[in-house]
Amino acid sequence: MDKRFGQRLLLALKTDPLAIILLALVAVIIAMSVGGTWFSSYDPVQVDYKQALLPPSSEHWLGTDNYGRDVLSRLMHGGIASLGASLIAVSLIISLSLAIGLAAGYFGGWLDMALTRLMDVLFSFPQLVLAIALASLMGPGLTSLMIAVAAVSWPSFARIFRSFVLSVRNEGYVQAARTSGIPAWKIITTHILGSIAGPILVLVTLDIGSIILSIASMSFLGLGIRPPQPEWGAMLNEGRAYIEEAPWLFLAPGLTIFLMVLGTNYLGDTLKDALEPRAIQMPRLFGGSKKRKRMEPVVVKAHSSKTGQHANVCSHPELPVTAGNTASVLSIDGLHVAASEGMHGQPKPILENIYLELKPGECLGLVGESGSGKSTLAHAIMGLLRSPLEQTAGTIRLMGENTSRWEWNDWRKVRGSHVAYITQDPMDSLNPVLTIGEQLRECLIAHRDKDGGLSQAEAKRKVRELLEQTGLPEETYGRFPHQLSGGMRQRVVIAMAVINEPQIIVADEPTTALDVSTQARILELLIALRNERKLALIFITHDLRLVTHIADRICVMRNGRMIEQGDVRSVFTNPREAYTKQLLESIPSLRILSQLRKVK
Ligand SMILES: Nc1ncnc2c1ncn2[C@@H]1O[C@H](COP(=O)(O)OP(=O)(O)OP(=O)(O)O)[C@@H](O)[C@H]1O
Repeated sequence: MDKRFGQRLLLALKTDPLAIILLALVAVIIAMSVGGTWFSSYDPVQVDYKQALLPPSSEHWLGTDNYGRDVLSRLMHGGIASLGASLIAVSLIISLSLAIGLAAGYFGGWLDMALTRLMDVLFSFPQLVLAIALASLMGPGLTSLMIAVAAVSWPSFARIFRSFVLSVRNEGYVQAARTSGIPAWKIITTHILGSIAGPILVLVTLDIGSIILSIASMSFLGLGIRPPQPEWGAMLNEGRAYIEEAPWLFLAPGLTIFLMVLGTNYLGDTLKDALEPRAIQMPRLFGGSKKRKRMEPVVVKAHSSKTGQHANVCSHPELPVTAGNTASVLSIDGLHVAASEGMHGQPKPILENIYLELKPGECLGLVGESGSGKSTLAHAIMGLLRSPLEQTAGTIRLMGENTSRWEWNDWRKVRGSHVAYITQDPMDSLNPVLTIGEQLRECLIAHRDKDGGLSQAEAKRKVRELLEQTGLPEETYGRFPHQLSGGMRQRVVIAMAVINEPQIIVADEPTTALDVSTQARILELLIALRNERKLALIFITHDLRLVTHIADRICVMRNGRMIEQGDVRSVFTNPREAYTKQLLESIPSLRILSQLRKVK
């Protein structure tokens, strides 16, 4: 969980009044249950037949039951039993399922197989029926009820925890810890548990409601606490006989259980939103979608000495001013991106005053040292900036359209069909459990509406053609990503990027992870596709030598600014900035010269 989780949770609560109301109700119910002995002036078990079945009044706010006991007082004391039992049951379930899920997921092999089979066996029984059978065997009472609920509920949690562990077990940092000789228990408790703590918290909050419900249901059946001690499920059972005569006996515990379950579920959902910042921007029950504020380019008034008139021009200090060119497929004017630092902190600038134009079929090489903002620029172009990063000024136009006001759905239609993104690590883009053919077909079909849709056979044919065009053997179609080499995976990702014939491709260091000969072949493929399909390409790289092979223009970035931009030959032969000179000097000069001879 990152530091901003608390802020996002506050933001999610602020924009969702229903979440605040439910949080307040849950807090009141918990406070009244915990402080029952202090708040209530009636003994919850003291029988007084003279007071039997009194309706709600100022003396007995929720009336009395058939033994003359105050219902509110019983509800508060019963809360301790219901919530306490649910909390203990949840703790038992989480401890057991976490231990089993972690062991099965991390160690794998026969241990995983044995534990998974055990879970499968338990899954084959209906949970509640099994819990009732277990509780009946152990005899009525809260302890047996908690054990029975925990014994049947752990497999579903363990299975989810196991899948969490599987998803992080092969991450680079876990592999690195393993190869450094760190003991398994430490890797599990720090690296693995640390990265899955957020989802676990959400899962617990989401499921505590169903545990409260299970405990109440079993108490309702008479398997829980012994009378006359109060408990919500048991109270519901007692009130059932008087449902017409004294409905408050049934309604009071029923509504309390309902509110607790609804409240914890809804809060679990809010927690999930806070952990996944993207979801906060989606419309919620009352919040509605937050319209982004319109962002205008940074412009200054320029004075023409010839005409004596003022004109609006871009305020970029170093680069030539680019007039709005309708032919450009991408045009960026005075883009600023900042990272918000806490609630009251000053935003930290990440990109400043970025100006860029890209024409159809043109290739722009974006170079710069690590941390200069290349990937952030790529994300801004793709509409993928996520909190805490935010576009604070300027405009980005794709095919002449200002993207500043686009919502998630607008982006969805454009990404993949008009502008595509190639990541450095192909596994970031490939689903490990789907075959290459399925994934390519999915991309193809995602952007075809029903009328103009492709038949399965057509889609298959098109995918096979593209695989051939990108130099991949036919059998790649039915293979899974792990069955391919790094270079083959990158070819698949390139095929995925071009499958819907986009106008622009943003390739973020697509060859960095590959060996030199594979790098060369991937570059050849990109060049061929670019020439054939008149693709505009933004090629991001650290490697200046690669740029000379593919780019028409080069743009040098440093500390979030574009410090130099021009055609490849002039930047390489006559760099203006000292930093560009330094970058060039770091390449063996003979190689540059030989490569420059090849530049068009
Ligand atoms: N989510 C974030 N929150 C705060 N700062 C961020 C975030 N993402 C990136 N930055 C900062 O933005 C700057 C630019 O990062 P970016 O990843 O764009 O650089 P880059 O040029 O692509 O680097 P590299 O070549 O190493 O991938 C860095 O200083 C980085 O710390």
